Parts: sequence; C-alpha cells; structure tokens
Amino acid sequence: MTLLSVNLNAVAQLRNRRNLPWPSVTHIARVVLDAGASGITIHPRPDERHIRRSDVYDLSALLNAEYPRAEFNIEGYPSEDFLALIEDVRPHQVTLVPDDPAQATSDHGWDFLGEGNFLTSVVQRLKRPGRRISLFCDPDAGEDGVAAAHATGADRIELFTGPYGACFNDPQEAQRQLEALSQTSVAARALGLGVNAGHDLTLENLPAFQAAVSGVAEVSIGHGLTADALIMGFDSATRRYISVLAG
Ligand SMILES: CC(=O)[C@@H](O)[C@H](O)COP(=O)(O)O
Ligand SMILES: NCC(=O)COP(=O)(O)O
Repeated sequence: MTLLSVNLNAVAQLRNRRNLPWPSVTHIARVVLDAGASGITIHPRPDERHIRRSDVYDLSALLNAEYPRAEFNIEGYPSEDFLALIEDVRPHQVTLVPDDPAQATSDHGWDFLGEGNFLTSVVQRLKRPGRRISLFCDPDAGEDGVAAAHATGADRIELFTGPYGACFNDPQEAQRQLEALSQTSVAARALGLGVNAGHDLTLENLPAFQAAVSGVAEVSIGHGLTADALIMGFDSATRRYISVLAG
C-alpha cells in the first residue's frame, strides 16, 4: 500500500500573495490529515517563497499535538541552515534534494557517484532512531546510482517523477520514463532501500505509475492535488488520491 504525503508548498505560496494568514497552511494540514493522508511534506526554500520558517514550527507543533501518527517529511538542500532546522524540528523523514536556491523547482536527483562522500557525511549527521533519510533520485539512476545511494547509509530514495509528469501528452515518452523508474526502483529495493516518489504526480498519471512501479512506500503530492482541490476541495481531493493509490 502506497501512502500519501500531501505537500503544502502550493498552499503557502497562495497565502504569500498577501500579507494575510489565509489560506492557513495548518488548517489545510488538518483537512488533509482528517481525510486520511498519512503525512505532510514541505520543502522550505531559502527565499521563503512558499513555506516560511514559521510554518515549519507551526506544522511540527500541530502534528506533535494532534496527529502523533502522521509523518512529517521535510525536503531540501542540506545547507547549514537546513541542517540546523532539521535538528531543531526533528521530523520523521528528511528528503535531501540537490537544488540550488535559484531553481524554480526541483529538477534533478543527486549525482550519487560524484557526491557520495558529502551525502554520507550528511546522512550520518541527520540519522536518528525513528527518523528516515531519503535521497532525491533521477529516474534513470540505475543500478550504479542506487548502489552509491545505498552506500551513503540512507534509508530510502525518492524517485523524481517530474520527467514522467511532463509527458502527459506523449504516451511513448511516458512509457519510456515508466520503464526507467521501474528499473531504478527494482534495483533500489533489491539493495534494501525503500522507495518514495514525487513531483508532478496527478490523479491522471498515478494509475499507470502504480501499475509500472511496484512497492512504492510513499508518494508526496502537492501541485496536482492543490489544482484538484481548487475544484473539489482538499477533503475530496485527498480522498480521491488515496483511493487511486489503493488501486
Ligand atoms: C523534491 C520535490 O520534487 C518537491 O518537493 C518539489 O521540490 C516541490 O518544490 P516546489 O513546490 O518548490 O516546486
Ligand atoms: N517530493 C515531491 C513533492 O513533494 C510534490 O511535488 P509536487 O506534487 O508539488 O510536484
């Protein structure tokens, strides 16, 4: 069973259009968790374009007080600031992403072979009992890539599904992407790594993803789910994604 972690970046980005406290990130967190989401994902960026530092603490307080079984997944580049935030907030899962502060969004996974030493030191610094470390992974990382990811001591990889999400009108390329994602996932699982996935997953592209890539522990979804929620509300949107994930 693949769990759903709802990414709230887009809600925060909408809130930030004005200097006003709505839509409330914590309120939407409550709605999606009450609808059955297993966790909350955020990707605080240094410019606070969406999630602000204060949101990280507010969400942590909410989950600790009211949703002790929900998973808190924080994603980001392991700068000193990010690492200090993680050590302060203590989320259940940390997903390390190799992005530059100027990037519009995450657009590639780690170079596990080239950055193995750096990643190993970060993973060792962040590891704690009860906390998972996941590494953002290109769909075509293949056996060598995931072997190097495994060598860092990480618990999981997160498959970058952006290239798959981008071929919504190109079925042949979508099939090629699914094959790469599946091969990388199989190689990771054979080494004992758990597999998460995320980026531009939608109600439309999830069924084929689920059919092609088995054993995915968790998907984190924000942009597509928020787009659906604008039409159907966050409660219904969350339930629809959970039901698609259940098959
Ligand atoms: C790692 C990943 O794919 C997502 O967390 C993505 O980073 C979303 O970030 P934005 O919401 O800033 O585009
Ligand atoms: N880790 C991927 C994620 O959190 C969701 O990204 P998106 O659905 O907003 O593309």
